[in-house]
Amino acid sequence: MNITDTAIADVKIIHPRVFADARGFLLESFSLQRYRQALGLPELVFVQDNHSRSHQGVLRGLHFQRHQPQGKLVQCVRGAVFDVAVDIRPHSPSYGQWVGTVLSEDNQAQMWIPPGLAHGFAVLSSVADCLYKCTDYYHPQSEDCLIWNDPAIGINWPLTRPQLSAKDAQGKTLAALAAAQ
Ligand SMILES: Cc1cn([C@H]2C[C@H](O)[C@@H](COP(=O)(O)OP(=O)(O)O[C@H]3O[C@@H](C)C(=O)[C@@H](O)[C@H]3O)O2)c(=O)[nH]c1=O
Repeated sequence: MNITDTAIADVKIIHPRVFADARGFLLESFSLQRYRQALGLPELVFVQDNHSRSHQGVLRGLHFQRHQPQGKLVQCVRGAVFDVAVDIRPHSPSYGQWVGTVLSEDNQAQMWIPPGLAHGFAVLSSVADCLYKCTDYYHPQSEDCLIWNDPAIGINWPLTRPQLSAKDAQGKTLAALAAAQ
């Protein structure tokens, strides 16, 4: 497996080793010992796996939980998405920065997003199935949403008029989130 650094020091792009043969392929999408070592996180544990399906033009995010912050290992096993992490940790040197990458059934890449960041993705294909592992449980009471198009962050999304959930359309700017802390 191959791990690439990003502009946010602890956000990583992972390319699992793919074993292809005449039947198709096999890859290990997660292995506790190996991912702990590769990410330099000896305590890493995932307690919940999510699967979401979305249609072209959908944008989910940018989500985080104030309590029980979730680290996420995200992959797209059908179609393609533009996956984004935003550093909203107040004391981080990369506060306010974002990283984005295409995760797709073709590139088989994964993005590791540590706890405390906001996460979202936009769907590039007609349908996209995303699977992601979470280091903590869903905690809707403390869930919050950074608005996808906050000009102070300036994410270069590959779409201009996404389909959002009602909740995500009410997302807050980074400044509003900071003021609420
Ligand atoms: C996230 C989540 C949702 N749900 C339920 C609540 C709701 O009825 C339905 C849809 O929830 P949402 O609209 O919040 O789903 P969605 O907008 O896909 O939320 C997800 O977005 C991506 C970007 C993330 O990073 C995830 O952590 C999560 O926040 O599923 C769970 O039961 N467990 C979960 O872990």
